[in-house]
Order: sequence, then structure tokens, then C-alpha cells
Amino acid sequence: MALQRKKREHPTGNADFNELEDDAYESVGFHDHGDYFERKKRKLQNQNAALYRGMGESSVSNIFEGLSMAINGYTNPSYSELRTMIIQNGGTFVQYVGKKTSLSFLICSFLTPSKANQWKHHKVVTPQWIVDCIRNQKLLPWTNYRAVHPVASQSLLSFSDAFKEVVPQISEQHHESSEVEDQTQDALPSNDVGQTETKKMNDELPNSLKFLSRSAWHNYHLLNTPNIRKSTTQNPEFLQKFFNSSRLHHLSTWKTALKEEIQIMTTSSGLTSVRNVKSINTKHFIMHVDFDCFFAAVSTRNASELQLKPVAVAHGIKNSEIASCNYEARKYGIKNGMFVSTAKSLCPSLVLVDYDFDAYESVSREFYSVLVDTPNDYLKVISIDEALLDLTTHVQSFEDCANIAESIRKRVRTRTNCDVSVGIGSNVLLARLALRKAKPHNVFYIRDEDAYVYLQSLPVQDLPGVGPSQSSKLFDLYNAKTVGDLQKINKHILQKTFGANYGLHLYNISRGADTNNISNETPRRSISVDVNWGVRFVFLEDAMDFLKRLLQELLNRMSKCDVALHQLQLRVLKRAENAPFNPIKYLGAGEVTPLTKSAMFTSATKSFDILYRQIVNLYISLDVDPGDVRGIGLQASKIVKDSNNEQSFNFNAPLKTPQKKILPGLSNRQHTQGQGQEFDEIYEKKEPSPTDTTFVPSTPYNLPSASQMSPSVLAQLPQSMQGSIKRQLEVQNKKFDEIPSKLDPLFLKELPTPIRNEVKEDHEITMNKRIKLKTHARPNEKVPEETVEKIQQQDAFQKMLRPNKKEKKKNLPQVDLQVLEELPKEIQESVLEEIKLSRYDLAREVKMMPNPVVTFQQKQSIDDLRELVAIWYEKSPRGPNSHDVEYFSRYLGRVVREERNLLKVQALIRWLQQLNRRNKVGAWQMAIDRTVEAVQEACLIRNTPPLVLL
Ligand SMILES: Nc1ccn([C@H]2C[C@H](O)[C@@H](COP(=O)(O)OP(=O)(O)OP(=O)(O)O)O2)c(=O)n1
Ligand SMILES: [Mg+2]
Ligand SMILES: [Mg+2]
Repeated sequence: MALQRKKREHPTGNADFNELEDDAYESVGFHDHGDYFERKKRKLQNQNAALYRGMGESSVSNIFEGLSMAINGYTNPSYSELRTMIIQNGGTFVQYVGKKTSLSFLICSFLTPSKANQWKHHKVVTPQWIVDCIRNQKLLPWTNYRAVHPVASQSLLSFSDAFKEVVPQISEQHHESSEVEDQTQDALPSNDVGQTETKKMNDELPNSLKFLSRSAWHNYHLLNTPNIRKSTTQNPEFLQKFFNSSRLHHLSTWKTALKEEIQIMTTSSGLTSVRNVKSINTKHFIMHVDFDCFFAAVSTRNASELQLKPVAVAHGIKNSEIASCNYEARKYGIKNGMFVSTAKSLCPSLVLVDYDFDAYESVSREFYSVLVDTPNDYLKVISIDEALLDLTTHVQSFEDCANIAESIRKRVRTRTNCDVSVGIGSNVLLARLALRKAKPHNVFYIRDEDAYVYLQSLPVQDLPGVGPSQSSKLFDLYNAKTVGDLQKINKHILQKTFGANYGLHLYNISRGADTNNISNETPRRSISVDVNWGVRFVFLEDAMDFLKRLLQELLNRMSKCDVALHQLQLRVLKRAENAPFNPIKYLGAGEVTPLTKSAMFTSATKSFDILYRQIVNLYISLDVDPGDVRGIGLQASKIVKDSNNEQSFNFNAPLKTPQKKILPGLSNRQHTQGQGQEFDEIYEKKEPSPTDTTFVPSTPYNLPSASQMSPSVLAQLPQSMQGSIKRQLEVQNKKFDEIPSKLDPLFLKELPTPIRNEVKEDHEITMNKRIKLKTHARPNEKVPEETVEKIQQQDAFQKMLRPNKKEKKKNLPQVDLQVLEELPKEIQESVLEEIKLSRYDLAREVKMMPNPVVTFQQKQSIDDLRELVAIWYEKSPRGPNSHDVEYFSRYLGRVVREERNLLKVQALIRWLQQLNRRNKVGAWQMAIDRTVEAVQEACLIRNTPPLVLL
């Protein structure tokens, strides 16, 4: 092909940029980056002009003639090589893209998801297209070189469809739907992103993506498919839709609502009189009522032809779970919770039906109204389809109970067209075991005298609280498979093996004895929001964005209950090591490792800003790669009524025992709302250990535990302060005149290390001096232990009000309580404000909300700052100027102290570390060390734990 040699016009006109050249090539100090961009722009324009001017000699072909092209991001070949190739082969190079429509091609290796979205209707090709076109001397089909994959030609799943995944309204259409799902699965990047492939991809990646982990990288690709993206946490409407479509969320919300309603109904109608049956000697008659295959039965209640066929309720696609299947389906071995694909392999004619949440709710209402109309001593909501009734004062025998049960069954059947089964026994355990036998469509009771023998044939796992680990231990150690085998094991041996309490529990339940009282309601102690489906992040910012939305949801729920929290737990499900990137369940969590981290707040809070800041810290300290997050949740615990901040919150009953401590306590297991059940199982409902807990001083007066409060000191305080402190002490349920003998070790343990050390040190140093002074003891005289302890306690409290050395330097007001008391109230308050500030910097946190954003070279977003840093690094290959390092370190320090944005600081330092990872330039490493040092200093000043930088 003959090479065309002709002079072409500069696309931006024939402007000569020579006169601008003087300063365009000067070296640039880091602090001058504002100018840097302007000069860079001019420099490039000059280079383009030069290229066009000299084209007469260097033009090699006209294959790109008439095409305008721009380059975006990091490319290989480089930006300038590509630019030369385009121009030399007849193309028009567009440096700054104004209107996308006038551009023929955008050349780039990768686009960020948002840019990919912006460019989805344009021709975006990889640099390889330019290279190959030139190599072949013709325009090759660009579609083979797409950098942005088109919105899939496959049928799209709308967001809600992705939850429904298919919409077979009692139909055989699921075959169609499986196809949709299969295509979606095809669109998923394969689980195994091979090393070579990763390397190849990395070579072409722009800097912002180069350092992504394999899992984040995988998610990046996954999320490039718009219909998948819509179904994940990346969708701003995700949470709302998730909760609307989540069966577990519905189940838990219904339960809470039902409990409240039933309590109101039974109290107002006077039907429930649990007090009548208090006596432990009374023989009880307990009834356990539960719908047979609830969802499946409700969904088919008006389709009699389906009732004889095997039917299951599920979202429809093969990797979704069966929520409920009818008893026809169970004949094939199908069970609730099984994957659709497994169920279909067991029974190919299985009919899948969709969820009908409204119908479940209305059927449940009918059911509960039947129960409320049944005379009873106590009615306990177990779930939407299940309840316990205590009939003790209304019946004489099991036969009476069975008659009532039959009547309940009949009435429910008439009203709902669905069946319930009923189990009866003298305690909850026996009623529950009887229910199992009664199912489906029946009533069964176990008399006390028959219980021992009846239980013998049951497998040990049928007993409540006997899980796989206990049953395998029983089998391994004692060859015990059935309850009969268990009955033969000596009580003491059981206690030795399983601990005193659980051993005794096993011994009792194997004999049908159950000490659980039906009316034992545990007060609600926590509220949580958890999401374990559709969670896919690429960048840290994705996780943070989502956590913001999750926190808002948690606060909405808390506000409905009118509570504030003392403890916040961040729960993360991390992809288990070696678990595939694509779990079997579509966008599910797959095999995960649960991680938790908690923050304690000494005074209850519901402030978005305070909580969000802690969440950022908690997330950072968990140090999970965003690409590996498969589930994420927040739990508010140690909740208190917001209005008076004094009582433990309880939905169901008046407060039994006020919480002993505000500080990390030893409360019992927790109840949760929301998507919590599954999470709680995963997290084993355990209280966080102190090492998992960050202590966040958020109380206006950061009290030592109540045990350290001296009444005489309290009495000296101004009225306003006394009131507040007393209220806090009341919550701690301590009498003011109680002075324990020792400093509370738990309190010390929960303080952040620097503060704990300070408190300890202070004690040690001052102890001798003060004790001698206070007791007027002679140098060698031994002061009684008791006196020493008392003085120590008073010191601990006084210390709070005493400015430390740093504060003295800052000329903060010294506190003289008598003077303070005499001051006008406003001034008192402002002085106290200062004290607070000096002690834990809390006042500043509250006053400064929202924190001022500290800008740097007029930039404030992490992305912009990263770009600046990248240019800085690129421009200083042998190391940065020391002034620039100082300048940057000071800036980061301010971000910690003023903007209080640890996330930003962490992102920037990590970014620098990443930039330097490849070349390992010593001078840069020193610069990084210096910035880290500056940041840690700032953390110290701010009194926050040191930043985790790995
Ligand atoms: N992990 C769970 C537990 C329950 N459910 C829903 C579907 C059930 O239909 C309903 C009631 O739960 P049951 O345990 O009572 O199960 P079924 O009523 O379906 O069957 P059974 O006849 O064994 O009670 O709650 C669910 O979707 N997911
Ligand atoms: Mg049921
Ligand atoms: Mg049930």
C-alpha cells in the first residue's frame, strides 16, 4: 500500500504555541501542582502542533483518515506513542474531549465503572486495535477490541427481577427463567482468574486499578455487567429492594410486629393471665401450633390441582434456596433450605412457585386471631406461622387440650384454607417434640409418664440445643446416637464433658424435663441490619459508601424504637481463603469467615457522624480487602430508651434488672431484628471480647466506672454536672455511697492503651506523694491498705477534672469547683466545655460536626488527591523534595486532626506505598515513613488509636 504523504491541519486550528513554551518545561515543585496541569496542557498542545507540522515527512499511512480519537488513562503503548501512531496514520488526535459525539473512538485499556457507563454508547477500543490496524494496514473490526463491553445482548434482569430471578406464577416457565439465569452466570467472570491472565491484565491497567487484589479485580469485572451491578450493593437502591425481597427480613419484621400486637391485644382483652399459673407445682398444659409447609401451603391455597403435586417456594433459579416445600415434595427427599437444582434433580416434576409475602402476612393474621380467641393463660409468638399457648387454667387433661387443638385446626382451615398441626405436652420441650410427631395435619400429645420412653427412639439431634458438634461428641465419646443412649450416661460424666450447665441441661432434656418457662421473655437488647447477598465491592470507598447507607438504615430502625446505643458492632463476612470468587448461590456469600469489631460509647448515641467515624475505624482495623467482603452488617447493642437515656429497652416487658454497667458489660445473649438471624448463627451470638472492642469516650463527663465515684467529690460539683453524673450512675445501678476497695480492672482494660497507661502511671507516681500528704504519715510509716485505696479512688475522679501537662501549655482554664459554681450558667457551661475538650477531645467532635474538609492544592476527594500524588511520584523518580514531604505530612496531619478522616489518610498513604512497591525507591520509602510518623503523631494528639497501615 502506497504511503500517503500529505500535510494535515491541526484539529484545534493552526495556533502556534511556541510563545507559550518558556515556562512550560520548567521543573515543578510539588506544592505548585495547581500550575502543573495548566503547563502540562500547554506542553502537550505544543507537542501536537509540532507533530502535525512535521507530518509531511513522517506520515506513514492514511488508515485512520477521517477518524478522531482520544486516549484515556494508562495505556500500553504509552499515551505519546499512541498519539504519534494515530497522527502518523492519518487520524485526528483529540486531546481534550468536549462532545463525545464528535469523537470516533476513545482509546483506553480500562474505564472505571462510572466512566464505562458514560461511554457505553460510544466506540471504546483498546490500544491493541491501533497497533493491529497499523500492523495490518487496514481498519480492523473495532468490535473485536472493545474496552467497554456492551450492555449485554442477553435479556436483562431488572433489579427486582434479580431478586425474583424468575417470575413463574405457579407455572412451568421456570425453564425459561433458568435460561435467563444461565446467561447471567455466563456473564460472570470465571472463578479462576489465572496468574498469566492477571499479569497480562495488570500490564494494561491504569494505576488506580493496578493494585487491586484478585478478588477486587474479579468484582470489578463482574460489576461491569450492568444487570449484575444493579443487583448488588453498588446500586444506591439496593438496601430498600433487598429488604423488600428478603424472606428472612420479612420473617423477622413480622415476628417483632406480631409480638407487639399480641401483647396489646391480650393485655387489653384481659385474656391472658399468666399470673394464674405461676406456681411451679401446677401441672402445665402447653400447646405448640405450627402451619404445615406454611409458604408452600399459602401460595397454593387457591390452586387445588397443585396441592397434590410436589411444590416448592423459591426464587426459581437453580442456585436459589427453597424456602418451603409441601409434603408431596418431601416424599422425594426435598427439604426446606435445599437448592433448587438439587431439588429438581430429586424430582424433575417439582413445581416452583413464587413468594407472596402479602398473602403470608394476611393468613398469619387470621391464624393469630383464632389463637387470641382461644381462652388461654399465655400466648407466645414464635414466628409468623407458629405459636405457643399455655392452657393450664382452662383444661383438666390432655384430652381437653386435644379437643381445643382440633377446634383450632378447624377454624384456621376454614379461615385460611391451610392446615396447622398441634403438639401438646406439660412443658415447651415435650409440646415441641409432640408437634414433630403430629405433622402434617394432626394433633399429638406426650403424657409425662410416657415421655421417658417416647424420647428413647429419637436421634439426639432432635433435642433442642443439640447441634452437630454436640451430637458428634456424644457419638465419638459415648457411642450415643439416640436419646435412649444419652439417658444412660451419668449426669456427672455429662457435666464433666460438656460443662456443669450444659451437661445438666442434656441430662434433663433427655428425660423430657424442661425448666424453661413459656413466659420467659428476654428483653430486646439489640437491633441489627445485615446483608449477606449481593455484597460486592471493588474499592474501599465502595464499602464505605455502602456502610453509610447501612448505618442510615440502622438509625431509622433505632429511631422507630426510640433508642440510642452504647455499643456498635461491625460484622463482616469475609470470603474464606480458597473459596471461589463466584459462590454457588448467585451473588451469594459462599464460604466465609465471620469477623466482628465493636466500639463502646460511654454515653448513648445515635449521631450519624459519631457512629460513621467509628465504623470507618472499625472497618480499617479489620483490614479486609474490599474485594473479599461477602456480607456486611451493623448491630446496635446495649440500647437504651432515647428519651431519658436511663432504661434498658424492652419491647415486651418492663425492665427486670437495669443494666449493671454502661461500660462493656456481661449482658446475656442478644436478640436481633432484621436479616440478623442468619448472621447471629454465623457469629454465634457472642459478646465481643474486650480486645475486639474500641473504647469510644462519648460521654460529656467521662466517668470512671461507678465503682470509682466518690460521693464527697460528687457533692462538690455544680448542680448541672451532678445531675448528669447521677443519671449516669443510676443507669449503672449503683448507690452513691458504695466505694469499692479497688480500681475497676475492667474499666482500665477497656481504656485505649495510651489513656490506660496514663491513668496507671499517674497512680503510681502520685500514690506515694499524695498518700503521705493526705495522711500526714511520716516517711517510713505504713499507711493502712484501706486508706490507700480510698485516696486512689478520689484521685481517679479528680484527675478527670485536672488539665494535663499539654493542656496547661495551651492555657486551658484550671478548674476550681467553688469558683465554677458561682459563675453564671452559660460561662459554667463553656468552662466545662473546655474541660471536656481537654480530656478526650469529645466536645470538639460534637462541636465541629461536620468536620471541616482540609483541601490540598484545591483538591479534596480521594481520587483527585491520588492523582496528585501519582503525578508527584512520577515526576520525582529518584525521590521527593524534602520540603514537599513535610508539606504533605503536615497536610495528612491536619486531615487526622481537623477533618478527622482517617479513611482518606489511609488511602493516600497506601497509595504512595503502592506506587513505590514496584521500584522500591529508598528516598520514597523514607518519605512514606515520615508521613506515617506524622499521621501517628496526629492520632496521638487526637487520642485515637494509631492508624493501621499494613
Ligand atoms: N430459614 C427459613 C425458615 C423459615 N422460612 C419460612 C418458610 C416457611 O414456610 C415458614 C415457616 O417455617 P417452618 O419452619 O414452620 O417451615 P414450614 O411451615 O414450611 O414447614 P413445616 O411443615 O415443617 O413447619 O417460614 C424461611 O423462608 N426460611
Ligand atoms: Mg410450619
Ligand atoms: Mg414454623
